[in-house]
Amino acid sequence: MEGGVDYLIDERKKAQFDVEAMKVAWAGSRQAFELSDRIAKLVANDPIFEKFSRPMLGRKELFKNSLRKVAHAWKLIIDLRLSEEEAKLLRHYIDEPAYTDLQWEMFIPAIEGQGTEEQKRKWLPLARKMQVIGSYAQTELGHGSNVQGLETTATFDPQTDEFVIHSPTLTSSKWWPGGTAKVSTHAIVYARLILDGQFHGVHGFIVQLRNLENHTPLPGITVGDIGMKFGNGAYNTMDNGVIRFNHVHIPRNQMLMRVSQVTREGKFVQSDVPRQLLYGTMVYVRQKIVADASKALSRAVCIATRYSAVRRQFGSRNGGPEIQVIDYKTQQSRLFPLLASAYAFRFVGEWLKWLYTDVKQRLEANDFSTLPEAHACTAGLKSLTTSATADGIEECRKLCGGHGYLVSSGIPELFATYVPACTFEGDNVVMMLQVARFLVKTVSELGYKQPVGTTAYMRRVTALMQSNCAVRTAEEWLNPGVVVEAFEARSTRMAVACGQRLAKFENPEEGFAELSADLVEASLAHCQVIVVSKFVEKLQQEIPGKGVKRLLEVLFYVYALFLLHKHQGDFLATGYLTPKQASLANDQLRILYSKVRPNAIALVDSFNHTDHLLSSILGRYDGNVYPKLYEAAFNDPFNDSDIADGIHQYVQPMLRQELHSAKL
Ligand SMILES: CCCCCCCCCCCCC/C=C/C(=O)SCCNC(=O)CCNC(=O)[C@H](O)C(C)(C)COP(=O)(O)OP(=O)(O)OC[C@H]1O[C@@H](n2cnc3c(N)ncnc32)[C@H](O)[C@@H]1OP(=O)(O)O
Ligand SMILES: Cc1cc2nc3c(=O)[nH]c(=O)nc-3n(C[C@H](O)[C@H](O)[C@H](O)COP(=O)(O)OP(=O)(O)OC[C@H]3O[C@@H](n4cnc5c(N)ncnc54)[C@H](O)[C@@H]3O)c2cc1C
Repeated sequence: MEGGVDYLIDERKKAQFDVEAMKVAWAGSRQAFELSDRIAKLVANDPIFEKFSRPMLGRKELFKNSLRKVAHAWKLIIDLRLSEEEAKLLRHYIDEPAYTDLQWEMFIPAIEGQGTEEQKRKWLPLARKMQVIGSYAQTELGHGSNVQGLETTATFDPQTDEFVIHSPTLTSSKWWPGGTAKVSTHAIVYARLILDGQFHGVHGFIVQLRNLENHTPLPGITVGDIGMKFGNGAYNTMDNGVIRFNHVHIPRNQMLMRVSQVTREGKFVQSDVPRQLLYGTMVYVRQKIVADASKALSRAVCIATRYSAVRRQFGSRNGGPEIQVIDYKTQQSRLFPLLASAYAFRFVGEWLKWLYTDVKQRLEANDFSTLPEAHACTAGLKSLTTSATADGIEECRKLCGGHGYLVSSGIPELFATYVPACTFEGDNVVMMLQVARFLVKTVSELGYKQPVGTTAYMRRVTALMQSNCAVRTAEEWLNPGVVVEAFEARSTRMAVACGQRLAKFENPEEGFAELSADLVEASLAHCQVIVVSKFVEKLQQEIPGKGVKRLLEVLFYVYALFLLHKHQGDFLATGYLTPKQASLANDQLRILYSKVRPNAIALVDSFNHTDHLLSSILGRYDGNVYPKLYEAAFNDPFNDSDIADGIHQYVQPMLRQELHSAKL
């Protein structure tokens, strides 16, 4: 048998649930499914959006091709009158980082969240029609995580009623802003506000970078690209930039003034809006990143699962076929938790989107009460989901053996494009330390203040600290209440233990720094409570379709019991579980894997990924792997000729022992 076509047909027949209904459950609703299915096919059928050759292109070609795709997409948006939601899906399915990500996900949201009504009236229509193209210039060569440490200055000049934007040091050069090196005409520049020699915190300013007629940088602005990034193709379609400002003047009304204002006289006015709203764009994007994690992880899992069903190694009996590698328990124990994680992240992403929408509405009505919770959730879940997704993509590469390392597997580029999500929009450790601050505060207030939102479970602190798990058989682990309580008890105990140890330090900041590694672990435990609980909440909803809910329940237990197994040190050390109970959870996990096995292909089909999106020979829907791998090898431009450039010059002289006279 040459390819794997027959294997996947047989696999699809094994499904014990309604795949079409699962597609709807994954998408969130029938309408969402139909919408994304339509846009996915629109992109897949358009040759301009071809991306298989991307890793082979040089940087300049890659970038120009990316500009062409964006222009074509914009034309489609106008010609087909696509809605904003459809346009976002279009960008997702084109699957190429580009300056438009910054325009729509950072520049516009920054103005929406931090601009005054007047500023929104002026800038938003221009940006939404792409008459100005904006980026988000916060990070500098010397500081990224420490926003208060930024060095760029915005000094008010009362004579001219302008701010003077200046980069006083090399390390104050803006460094990283996407879309900036070659494209954006404007940027939101974060800078230290200086009024009459006094520092008034870091604020955002709309700064024009380029002449709108001929695209040249404006006087006083030095701008360029920061250089090639990790991997071929991948994030190199984006022009991440460096900018240096030499006393650039901008009108006073280009400081984003919802949070604080500077008057004509140069007086600083702090409104009732908390200063943290200046960080609001990051909260928005972190929420988007969480929603995006399931998309990236599900792609890698889809590739690895299909290929694992096609690939056979060892165990042939009487000349029959060898074993499909997906039938090895080791393969299942690495792959199925990732499959379950994709579903878990999908549902927590959906919930976080709801939370963010709620917070946004409150903020618009000047209700800031839920902002700390939203910040802790977005920061923590951004960290948890991106770390797990990046690790998961790499695990999927290994699950595909040698072929996973080929660019044509689709995994290397996916990994290279995805992995910076662990760093941008807040380094994952720095983000977990923000959750830790929130947890420490929650725990220290437990005696007199009822925790709310995602920490509400800590109201039962006494019970969670004192009672122990009652599980006696592997079967008893199949109870959502039992599972969630185990996670809540472990998280509460870790947070309280950190609190008690912190209390021994005279200086709380010193204590926080000393215990920061433990605090990060406690924060992860808390974030896992959120993911596990939101999965359970999803299961409590009506989920139509034969067998769909049952399969999702199986995936829930796989996700939760896998985490319990992985972190059993915590569960045992906090004393909530006995070694016997942890071992029973592991026994149950093996049983669950055998329940996933016949449904594995149907579960990844339910993601509804097109072959275009996957861009993977190993993950092809038809499973026709080997002939296509062979064909792709000989389609590689490197195989255009049997004699590669340089052979006659450098190899032949060696073979002929003539290297001494060769021209090297
Ligand atoms: C492949 C994935 C695709 C994704 C899909 C779509 C998305 C499109 C993506 C677009 C492309 C993205 C490209 C990337 C862009 C960027 O990276 S932009 C730059 C991002 N930079 C950062 O994230 C910097 C990280 N640093 C910070 O956020 C902060 O500086 C800090 C670490 C939080 C510390 O700030 P500091 O001012 O020092 O504050 P503290 O003193 O620690 O805290 C003060 C109080 O403020 C609270 N707080 C902090 N942040 C927020 C917030 N965002 N919202 C609300 N509240 C906040 C903090 O908890 C403190 O509270 P109290 O303890 O109560 O005082
Ligand atoms: C692909 C990509 C695109 C980007 N796009 C943009 C953009 O459009 N606009 C923009 O403004 N920025 C952008 N950035 C920058 C990005 O936001 C920062 O790189 C990020 O916030 C991390 O900051 P840093 O580089 O200063 O890391 P650092 O903070 O220097 O991190 C280095 C190490 O120090 C550790 N560390 C730092 N602080 C602490 C602490 N307090 N406690 C413990 N450990 C700590 C970190 O965990 C990490 O291990 C982009 C970055 C990338 C990679």
